[in-house]
Amino acid sequence: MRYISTRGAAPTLAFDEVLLAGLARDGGLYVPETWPTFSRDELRAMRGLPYAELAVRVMAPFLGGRLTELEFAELVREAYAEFDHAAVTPLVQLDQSTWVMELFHGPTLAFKDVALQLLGRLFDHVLAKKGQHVTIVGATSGDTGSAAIEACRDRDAIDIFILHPKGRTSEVQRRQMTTVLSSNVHNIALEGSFDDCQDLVKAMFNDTAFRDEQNLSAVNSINWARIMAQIVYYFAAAVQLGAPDRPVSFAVPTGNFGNVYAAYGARAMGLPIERLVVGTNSNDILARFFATGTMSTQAVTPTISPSMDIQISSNFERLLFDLYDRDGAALADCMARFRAGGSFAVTSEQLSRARLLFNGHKVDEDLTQATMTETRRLTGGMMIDPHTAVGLAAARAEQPNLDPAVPLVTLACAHPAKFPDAVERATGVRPPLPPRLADLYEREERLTVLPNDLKTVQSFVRSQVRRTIVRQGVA
Ligand SMILES: Cc1ncc(COP(=O)(O)O)c(C=O)c1O
Ligand SMILES: N[C@@H](CCOP(=O)(O)O)C(=O)O
Repeated sequence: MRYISTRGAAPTLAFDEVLLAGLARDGGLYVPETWPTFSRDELRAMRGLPYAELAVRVMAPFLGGRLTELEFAELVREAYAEFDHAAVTPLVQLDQSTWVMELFHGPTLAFKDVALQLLGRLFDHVLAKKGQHVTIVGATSGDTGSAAIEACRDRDAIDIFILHPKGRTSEVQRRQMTTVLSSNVHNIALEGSFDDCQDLVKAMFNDTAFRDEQNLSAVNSINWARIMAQIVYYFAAAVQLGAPDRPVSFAVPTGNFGNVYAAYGARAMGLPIERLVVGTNSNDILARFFATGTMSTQAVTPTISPSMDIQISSNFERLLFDLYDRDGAALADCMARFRAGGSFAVTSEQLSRARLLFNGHKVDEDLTQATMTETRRLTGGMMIDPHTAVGLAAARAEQPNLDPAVPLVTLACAHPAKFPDAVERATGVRPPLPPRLADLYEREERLTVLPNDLKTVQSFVRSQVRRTIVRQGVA
């Protein structure tokens, strides 16, 4: 198994190389050269497997022999032992054709743990073998940051810098990041939006001298290994609901397009996925794209689902690569136009192909709130977070177009306790933090506020990395 860049001008890489590389050197994202596939019998044989065993089976073809299956199985076993539910990503049925898949049973209460608990261990394993140190730079709108910090804290071979948009995450999300005082963890509150954070991360990768000097790595879903690990739970849900003998559809609250792209990957691997419903909040660039074929940025609006306050969905490039029939040069040209003018359009043929599988729905603030209220009422007490509410409302909007015999699974991407104010406003109940985070509000915080300026952020990284300079403590 080799990996190629969506822009066609970077070296092809093996799994361990792609894990450490993050963004490709031509600015593109890595994808598998070909998708491994499972036969119907192989899919049937996945039914009833414990999550960790299923995960090894689904991910093994992506390793290309760069880790032994035994080594990998041990890392996977350890990663999912950190989850507080035996099923890891359990399904809850809401009505005859609607399910919710709970992805928030990991240490930081969001779906990011599913991939990042494994990634932290993979980094450690591969870096120890190579005798290397990496500097991870990551952007977060709230959830990736804490999951990545939790997965990478106190690891000798890693320094991790997480940029979050100052004042635009929930307080719980911020504290989950900034109260980790490990010497290899560096929190930056950027004066800007999530898109600014993501732009700076990409700019650091695209500055080749800096990238090489720091040996940069990524924890965002630009890193292929994130997508690989997220593919697994689509298999877990689908085989449990009868795949391959019954198709399944998914509704995914979407921002950076990593989660729903993982579903697209699962389908490419043979899973019978009928429809992918993309739920967006008021930052509806993706819903507008699936309606019109034009991707066009607008100013970011802060919402009660802040993790999805995103305009530039980095993983969309991976889908576009296929819509451009894997023509890296044509895609690079499209991306350059997007960067320069803030918009691009696909052809009607490309849009029709995308719409065979995807549809998008915008869910505004009132509907998000009403969905949290209604879900609690209809289920007799179930609390959902605002992002899950966006997914569920989008699922409801799509349902009239769908066969009711096909299960529709909405991804519950975060625990309601991460967004207590929004949940309390909608339901009248303040969801308590689980015991492991019960003293979060009493813990000391450490972060550095920086302006949205590449050179300033780069100097900060240089000054803090433990292997080059004695750490000086940040106030
Ligand atoms: C709780 C939550 N829901 C949904 C999303 C959107 O997922 P993606 O960025 O993979 O589209 C995010 C952020 O990624 C998130 O943190
Ligand atoms: N919503 C995300 C944004 C980053 O997404 P990623 O999947 O590319 O890491 C967050 O919570 O940070």
